[in-house]
Amino acid sequence: MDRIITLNEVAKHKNQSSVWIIIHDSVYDVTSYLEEHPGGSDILLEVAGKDGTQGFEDIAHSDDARELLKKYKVGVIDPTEIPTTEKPSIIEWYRTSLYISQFTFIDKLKKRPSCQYVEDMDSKEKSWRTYDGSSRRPPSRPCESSKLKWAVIALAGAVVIGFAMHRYLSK
Ligand code: HEM
Repeated sequence: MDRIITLNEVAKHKNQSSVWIIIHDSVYDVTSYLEEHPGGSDILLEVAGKDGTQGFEDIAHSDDARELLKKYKVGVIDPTEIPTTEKPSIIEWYRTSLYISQFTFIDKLKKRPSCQYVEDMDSKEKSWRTYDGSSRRPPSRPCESSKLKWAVIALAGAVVIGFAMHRYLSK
């Protein structure tokens, strides 16, 4: 059975003499792997004693790297300490994005600074907790994409007008 490890205990292993890293709720002792890591030891030391999942996933480690991980596993994070709010799935993320983009239109009507609604929204809906207790927000693409939305609407309008004029002139 997996050994249950608290966040406090992980936090103690944060320097070269002992490096533990959390990846997807499991704890890895990578002290002996520091010098072998193809990405260098510094990057591992940066997340020593903490959650390194984001960094690990950001570079899309190979299946071999994931297999190698197993060798260094020392336990799992105490389930009572795992953040309860999960990172939104891509579908939830888009649903939230669509929801937000409706409000950029309302912002314009109300002459509020664009994306104000994003700030107003309940943070629970668009953020998720991380191990360090901070919360992260989905990128603010919905707001930036509102320009794209207007460009698409303008283009569609131009096509409709062009089509109508073409029909009218060819009568
Ligand atoms: C803790 C266990 C880890 C293991 C066993 C591991 C293993 C590996 C392996 C085998 C590679 C070679 C490329 C591949 O096969 O994917 C690699 C590259 C790399 N890793 Fe890790 N890694 C670990 C954690 C991390 C973490 C936590 C980070 C970032 C915070 C990281 C950042 C990188 C980077 C930047 C590269 C270089 C990618 C490149 O040059 O293209 N690794 N790692």
